[in-house]
Amino acid sequence: MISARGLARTFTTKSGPVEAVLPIDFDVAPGSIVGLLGPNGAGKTTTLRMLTTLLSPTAGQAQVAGVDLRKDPREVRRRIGYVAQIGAAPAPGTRVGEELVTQGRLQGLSKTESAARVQALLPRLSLDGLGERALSELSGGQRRRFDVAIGLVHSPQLVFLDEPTTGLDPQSRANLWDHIRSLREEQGVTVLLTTHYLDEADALADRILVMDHGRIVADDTPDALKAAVSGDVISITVDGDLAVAEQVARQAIDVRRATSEADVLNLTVERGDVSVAPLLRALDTAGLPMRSVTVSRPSLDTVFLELTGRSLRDTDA
Ligand SMILES: Nc1ncnc2c1ncn2[C@@H]1O[C@H](COP(=O)(O)OP(=O)(O)OP(=O)(O)O)[C@@H](O)[C@H]1O
Repeated sequence: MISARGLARTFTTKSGPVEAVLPIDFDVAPGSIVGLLGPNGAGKTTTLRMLTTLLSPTAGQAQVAGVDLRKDPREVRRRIGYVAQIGAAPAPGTRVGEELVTQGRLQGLSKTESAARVQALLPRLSLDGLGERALSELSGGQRRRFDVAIGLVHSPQLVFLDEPTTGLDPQSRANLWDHIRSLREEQGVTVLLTTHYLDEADALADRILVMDHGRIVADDTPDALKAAVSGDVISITVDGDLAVAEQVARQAIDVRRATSEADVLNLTVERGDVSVAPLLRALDTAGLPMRSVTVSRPSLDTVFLELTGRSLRDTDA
């Protein structure tokens, strides 16, 4: 459904070039849900905007929904749906149903076709009964589902969702996840979504592309990504120098990998439960009392940490 080769985008700014996306290669199979996961500024939105024809690549090429991105961007637009990060502010008084019908007409549907499509779409996204409601009166979750409906009004087989659940409460997020899954299950729609939520990528995606600094640093199933990182991560804060603490840790226990960010030292070890006690003793003896310690099982955050040396959660914060 998507095949990108050497796709790249550099922005020219006053302070010099910004290489937002370095040449990337990836494929998305029809009927799959693929998550593009990465911290702020990783290049996710830029990638999506290139694939949806909103931004021209500075290098490379892509086939999107069977069409060459550079040769026929208009046809690409006809075949895809795109839900941007935050829906545009509606004109005062704009009504849900009326706006959806208008968007369908802008996508080339006749008035009757568009109205029929909107009638079918509203219940699918739990928006039934809200056709006459003003957009400004929708809740956050309803508004986001409305944004998704806009992307689906012309029945595309490929949909791009940019951070679909950012800003939603947990219940609305879970509800939108169900809707995204049903797009694939009931209609075979292929979905490429960006997110910086690990749980979202884990819950929704068949495959995850991890992006960092404009590169794809991993491309696999959530399970395979987690399986690739065996062991536990012990994260500690100490009263004292982290570099010294790392040396002490390496002497006391078998450390596979150590990374530090701000005042936290992350140690990847075979068994966290077995290593914590000797680590504590060694740090005490060295005059570096531990202020806090957490032991975590491999998660996608661990994967990200292993791949980039930084924690996704901390990067977001
Ligand atoms: N129009 C632009 N001009 C200059 N630099 C830009 C432009 N758009 C994006 N960038 C830069 O390109 C890099 C990638 O940005 P992008 O928006 O693609 O990241 P992202 O992964 O989507 O992040 P977020 O999760 O915050 O949306 C960033 O360094 C950003 O500042």
